[in-house]
Amino acid sequence: MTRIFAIETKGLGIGYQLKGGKRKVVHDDLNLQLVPGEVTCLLGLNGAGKSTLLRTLCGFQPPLGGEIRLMGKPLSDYSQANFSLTVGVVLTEKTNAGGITVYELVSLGRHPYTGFFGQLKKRDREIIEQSLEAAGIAHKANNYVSELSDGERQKAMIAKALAQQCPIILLDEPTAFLDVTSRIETMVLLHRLAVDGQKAILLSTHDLDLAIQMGDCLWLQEKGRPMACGTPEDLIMSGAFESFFDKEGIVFDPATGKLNTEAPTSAIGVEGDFLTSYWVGNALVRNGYRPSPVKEGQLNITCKSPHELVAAFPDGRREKLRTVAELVSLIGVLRCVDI
Ligand SMILES: Nc1ncnc2c1ncn2[C@@H]1O[C@H](COP(=O)(O)OP(=O)(O)OP(=O)(O)O)[C@@H](O)[C@H]1O
Repeated sequence: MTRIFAIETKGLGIGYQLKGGKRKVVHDDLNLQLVPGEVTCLLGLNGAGKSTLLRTLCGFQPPLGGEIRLMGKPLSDYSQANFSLTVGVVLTEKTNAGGITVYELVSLGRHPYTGFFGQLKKRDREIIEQSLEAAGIAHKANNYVSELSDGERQKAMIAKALAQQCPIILLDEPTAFLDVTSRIETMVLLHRLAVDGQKAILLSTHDLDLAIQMGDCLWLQEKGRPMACGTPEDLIMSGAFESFFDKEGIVFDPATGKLNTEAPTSAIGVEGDFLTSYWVGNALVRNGYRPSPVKEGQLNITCKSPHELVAAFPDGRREKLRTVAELVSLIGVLRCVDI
């Protein structure tokens, strides 16, 4: 049986038709599959083509070639009305909707059902209220959009897309401009909506940590290379991230999921209490060392608790440390010595 994807592209070319008949190809031969029930994060450096891809998938700009299917049907077969019933689009730009209330903004999501001048029926009002509730913005329903913070406005826009009741939601950088709490809240919300509503959610982001943590699937977009697609873990372990950041002189460390300017070469063994080991590893990476399994012939740190670390040197000496700060100064002292 052929599986129906929320979005499927075959040999898709994206880019721009320039004056004089020339074309600017941003990406070629994209064979992508967006799956219901998952949050897919589209990652790429500036200019990689994330917005171009999202705009092409929304039909806002024509593909240069290839095929786009939404729910198994070619995008070109969709009328504007049918498209609005299938895809909710949330763009980053501040909306022009400052002069209307959050309730009115979210009610715009019902227009594909009621028509622009259509009356909201009881069922529409119920759906608007449920959408406001699900997006965590019901308490601001009567506020003007201009009175909202960036995070609240983002939630209101998500509520509007929810009121549209589409199986697919596309978002352009939904976590841009948000503080760390709102970024996590937004991603948790999108993840819940994907799982509970079996929606296919695709969002572009520069937030590597959050994408690795919360994305069910990542699309790594890079000029001149096929898109690398998969779970964050499979992509990290297959080395896809290392080549992704390679050119920029930035190193991705698969052991920590973090970026750095140079790859740590010397290893220090870490074992013991999970939480302490994690943060000891964090301090080691920051100071240019690679946390590794303990082994003979290198400095090893046993983490008994956050206040009880034991440094075991290759020559058999042992030193007790009470804080990570003490460990960091020990490393500083030993930096010139071969540990
Ligand atoms: N209207 C246009 N005409 C021609 N080229 C364009 C046009 N808009 C964007 N581009 C080019 O297409 C490429 C991809 O741009 P795009 O905005 O899709 O990248 P992006 O990954 O979204 O970048 P960012 O992370 O900076 O938002 C860039 O080289 C850009 O200069």
